[in-house]
Amino acid sequence: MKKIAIAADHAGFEYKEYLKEQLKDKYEIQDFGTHSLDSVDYPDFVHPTASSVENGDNELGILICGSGQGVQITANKHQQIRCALAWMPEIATLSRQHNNANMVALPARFIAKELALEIVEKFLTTDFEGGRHQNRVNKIACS
Ligand SMILES: O=C(CO)[C@H](O)[C@H](O)[C@H](O)COP(=O)(O)O
Repeated sequence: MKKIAIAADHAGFEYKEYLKEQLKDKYEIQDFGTHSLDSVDYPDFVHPTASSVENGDNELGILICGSGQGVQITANKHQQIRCALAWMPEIATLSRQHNNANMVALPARFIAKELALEIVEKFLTTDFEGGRHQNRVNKIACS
């Protein structure tokens, strides 16, 4: 079973719980919090989640906040993370095919839960195409 990581702040908490319920039979899911609607700071949850993808404990990761921006910006501070902000399934598909994204960020305050699930399903089931895209992905990292 593919191992995936998930985390959210208070704005994404309910979406996280919904996605976990929908995905639990197909994936082994490690939940990094938050665990309630109480206001929290998203970096406290994103850094450990991104680290778990970076170190190989989890293959892919899902992050959720109000706009998706805060969690995406934070995750992309990690050298080995390519986190894509996705608001429609086609963006998630392209982020895997062309960018080999290993995390996806969702804007809970701007999309319905059902659409979030569609986006995540595309993200988790689409493969990287490699080829010309591999050359470009190789050039993303800076030291
Ligand atoms: O970090 C964000 C925006 O970049 C997220 O959308 C947060 O969920 C949002 O900022 C939380 O806002 P709140 O007013 O503290 O609920």
